[in-house]
Amino acid sequence: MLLKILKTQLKPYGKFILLLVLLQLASIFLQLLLPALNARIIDDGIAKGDIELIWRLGGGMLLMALVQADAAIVAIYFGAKTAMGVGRDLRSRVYTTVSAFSNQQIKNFGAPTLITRGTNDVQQIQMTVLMFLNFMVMVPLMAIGGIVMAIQQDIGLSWLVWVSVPVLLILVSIMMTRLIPKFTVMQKNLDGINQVLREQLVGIRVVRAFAREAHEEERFAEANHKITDISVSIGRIFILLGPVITLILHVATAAVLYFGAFRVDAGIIEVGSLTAFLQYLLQILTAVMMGTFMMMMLPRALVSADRIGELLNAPTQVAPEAVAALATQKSSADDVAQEAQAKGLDLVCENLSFNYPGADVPVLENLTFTAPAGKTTAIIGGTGSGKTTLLDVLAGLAEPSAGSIRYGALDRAGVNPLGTELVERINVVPQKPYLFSGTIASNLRFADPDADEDRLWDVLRIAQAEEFARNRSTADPDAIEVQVTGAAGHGGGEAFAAELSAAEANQLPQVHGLESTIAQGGTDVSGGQRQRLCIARALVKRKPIYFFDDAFSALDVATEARLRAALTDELDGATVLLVAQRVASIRDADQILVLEAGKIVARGTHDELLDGSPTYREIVESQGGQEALALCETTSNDQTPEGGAQ
Ligand SMILES: Nc1ncnc2c1ncn2[C@@H]1O[C@H](COP(=O)(O)OP(=O)(O)OP(=O)(O)O)[C@@H](O)[C@H]1O
Repeated sequence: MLLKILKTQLKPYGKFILLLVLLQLASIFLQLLLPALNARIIDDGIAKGDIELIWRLGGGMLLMALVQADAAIVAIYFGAKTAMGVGRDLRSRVYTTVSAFSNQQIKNFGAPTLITRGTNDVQQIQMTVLMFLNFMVMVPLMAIGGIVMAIQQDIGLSWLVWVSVPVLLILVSIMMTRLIPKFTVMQKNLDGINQVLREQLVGIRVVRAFAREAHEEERFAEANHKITDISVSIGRIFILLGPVITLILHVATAAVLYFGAFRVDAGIIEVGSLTAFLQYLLQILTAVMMGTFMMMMLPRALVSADRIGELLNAPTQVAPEAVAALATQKSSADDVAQEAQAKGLDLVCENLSFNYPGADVPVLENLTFTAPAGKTTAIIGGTGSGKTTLLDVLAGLAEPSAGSIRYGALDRAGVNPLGTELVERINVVPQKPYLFSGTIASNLRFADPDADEDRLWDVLRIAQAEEFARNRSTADPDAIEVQVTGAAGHGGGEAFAAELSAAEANQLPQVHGLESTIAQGGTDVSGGQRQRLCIARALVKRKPIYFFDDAFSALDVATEARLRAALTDELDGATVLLVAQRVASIRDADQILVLEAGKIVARGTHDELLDGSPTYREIVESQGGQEALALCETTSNDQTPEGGAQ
């Protein structure tokens, strides 16, 4: 897999690699000549008192050393540029591939491993490429060239090369075979600790609420120990390497001097040749050592390449490269595209079923209904009855197992879920409201980057979030960045906000209203405010169909009533699907579908269902009965617009 990935990723850097190889060839050629010239200085210059030869050869050596160093530096520059480029390209390839995954695939892999693979695993490959580019030419040429040059100096000592090199190579092989499985475990443990940390940080409030800190610390300690243990066992193998190599180098040096001394004594070789032989042997062993380091990177890169390959080869619903294009292209067929501009569209489901992968029992079974344009269709049912799943399937976030869905003239069967056809038609307010780090305006413009300020205030007014937005002030992110980094702000100050205390942040210049900031996930606003901002976001761009998945659950009765009244005007003519737990939220719907274990067990208006559906009556009773509903109505009518909770 590593080779396959590298073949693709290195292609654009062919020119750099060619230059790098040429420079390394020049550098190694010069490096191999230096000991031979040194030998001549000793044997022909010093031994024979030829000062002129010493100056000439010495000057030549100095020049060659300078050229060799320059060539080596420029080669390293090209190597680094290529390796960093490969890392950048591979990261973005992983990103585009993951963007083309279905929701289910993302859930199956899991966020922690997707993050590790897109960062740490890519980093391993990047480092390996860097190492290989720097040493792939140098190691074999230096080793082979060194052997040839050493034999030229004295063939009688060459047995020392044949002994020391295989000893090093055998050691490398033993270490490699031990390291590969350990690196696989290491990357898995990295996923594991990421998962534990992520879960604990996201669920920190729950952990504290249930005083489970000790238990979570234990879980973290266990994951931490696992990664420490495997790192230590990898370290143990690595730690052997240094002393073993040093020992071999020193023993080889001692052996060359010992056996060489006899040969000099016997007049077989001269002192200069012995010195050159020693230098070549050290060059050979250095090359083998560099090769060892290079090979050490390989096991981890192989494991990382397999993990990245698993992502890159996963079947996606659409070619990853086409995702960005799909997300911007408009519906092609004119009549269908025009229809997306309609005020409302009949949403027709026939015999719709859905199974989660691996589950035997269908979560939705044989659902047939029409949500007509201009009407509100409500869906009510116990927890786990399939309401969210139904909206996910209708919104194109999950593939139906059977049945058909039509949005006006558009048939779901011919639609790419990552394309714009459904996005152009459907606005969704999800059950779990999510905001991005940025400002109120940037979050609202997520729906439509061209929306003007008047439109943003309009939707905030409808979503009952105007007062909250007008009164909101936060520290200017540019000023935060200057305060924390000391450098001019570039608009990324939200990232540094956590480093300031509340008092420090209050002292800084403030931004207000639409420009006030929002933290990642919307964690610095209340649940109800977050929900209202998400509703406002869904309203920014008018579309024919609206899904509200339990979208009013965090609002008090009076605010919800005002919001629904404002929505009635705004969504006039649109198709509305409303999932709710509270009967009070759906009582006025034109049609209510009662869902039980994935099946529609009753349908009709509130009054019809009260008469005809025991399940619906049971739900009403469980929420306090008709009296409670009447009380809700009175409360919401009595509240003045200023009375809503912020
Ligand atoms: N990703 C998933 N994989 C497998 N099963 C799932 C998945 N998500 C939900 N389910 C199961 O599907 C069923 C329906 O879940 P769904 O979230 O649609 O119910 P719901 O009616 O919206 O519930 P609630 O009112 O609590 O939000 C449940 O039994 C749930 O356990």
